[in-house]
Amino acid sequence: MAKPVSVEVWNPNGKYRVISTKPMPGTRWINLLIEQDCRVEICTEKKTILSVEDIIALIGNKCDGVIGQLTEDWGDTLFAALSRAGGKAFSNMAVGYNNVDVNAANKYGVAVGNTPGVLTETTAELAASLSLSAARRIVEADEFMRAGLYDGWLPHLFVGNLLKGQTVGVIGAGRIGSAYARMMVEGFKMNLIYYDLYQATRLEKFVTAYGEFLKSNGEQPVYWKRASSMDEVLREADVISLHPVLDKTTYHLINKERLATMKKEAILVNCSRGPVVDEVALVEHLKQNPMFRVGLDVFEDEPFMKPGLAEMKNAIVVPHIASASKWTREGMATLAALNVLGKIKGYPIWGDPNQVAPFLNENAPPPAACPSIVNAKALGLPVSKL
Ligand SMILES: NC(=O)c1ccc[n+]([C@@H]2O[C@H](COP(=O)([O-])OP(=O)(O)OC[C@H]3O[C@@H](n4cnc5c(N)ncnc54)[C@H](O)[C@@H]3O)[C@@H](O)[C@H]2O)c1
Ligand SMILES: O=C(O)[C@H](O)CO
Repeated sequence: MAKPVSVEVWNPNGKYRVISTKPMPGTRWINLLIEQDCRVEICTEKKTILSVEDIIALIGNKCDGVIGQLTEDWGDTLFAALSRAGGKAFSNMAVGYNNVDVNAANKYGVAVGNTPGVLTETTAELAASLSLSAARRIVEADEFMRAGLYDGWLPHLFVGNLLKGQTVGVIGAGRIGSAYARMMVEGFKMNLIYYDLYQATRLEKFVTAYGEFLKSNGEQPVYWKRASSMDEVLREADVISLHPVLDKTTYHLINKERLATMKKEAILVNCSRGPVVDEVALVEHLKQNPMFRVGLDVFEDEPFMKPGLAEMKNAIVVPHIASASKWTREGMATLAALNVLGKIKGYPIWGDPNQVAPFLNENAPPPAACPSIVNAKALGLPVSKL
């Protein structure tokens, strides 16, 4: 028998039982569920990552929907348990859903939600922060200062890279990759080279217009190029940021061979998913190339780092915080709750998961729709006409 899991209960007499596997920021998401007759149970277990058994115990015999986290393994076992309990809705509190077996969810008729859009700028800002911190060696310099080693200005002290006029490379120019590209191009007057399976037309138009603006101002314009291969980006860019989804095609996209094709003084940033980079190969590359720098928000075996990474002065490492701004995290909680609520209430699916602003307006009730259900088509769910 699974061990009981501690929960905090809101609106005990609510008709629909909705579980959140973690406390989430803000209260709007709780209020929205309560207003629609949900009993909300929030898991308060101290352990950070819940096991499949913990979640089965949470689901119990009657559960209408679950809001879960990217650290959980949502496969056949959990979707079967949810389905047995009468549940038809699950939402990750994340845009990435590589922890979810969508085919298994389809098999049990469970809708799978995610939280796009609300975290685009926040995540891009962290990628930009890591790019700057790596270029200007901010973490190393901070450690040096705190260690009491600063004894006066020197011409060679912590010399880094100037971004202006260099080339930023983006792999995966979707929502976040494009937002990051715009920040780096506009903020630092960098040229852009990108690789994606699809053309990023709006991004191209933005860089063209900005280049024309700079030219009309008598300044050096900026340029863009859509690369025909990822290797072209790796060879040509000075700063490369990874923003693809994690799937079979992007696992170990950056490996030993590809690292070797990058410039010796390049900067690599990863705010997508850890396994996009072969971390063992990366540690070796950092050892062999002290001028090569990385900024990492995500790791191959989270929460662990591969041996040697923590000792590398040319690596900046932060604990998967790219979407961690208050507004974004509260918004993610709201979108995840509304995905689950919408499915329970039989609402249609919002027409454009990139335009989620109406769900985030605290001064108006949210639309009667599920903001983003990734398997809507497979389940034949209707799309909102709103
Ligand atoms: N570190 C964090 O906290 C954090 C926060 C948000 C998102 N993420 C990650 O970022 C990912 C991207 O989020 P998004 O909202 O920009 O998604 P998105 O779907 O808008 O963008 C992903 C892009 O990757 C491209 N792509 C897919 N396969 C590719 C390949 N083999 N080569 C090159 N490009 C490929 C797609 O065409 C798409 O344009 C998420 O799936 C998630 O894993 C991480
Ligand atoms: O995919 C996501 O949304 C992140 O990794 C957490 O914000």
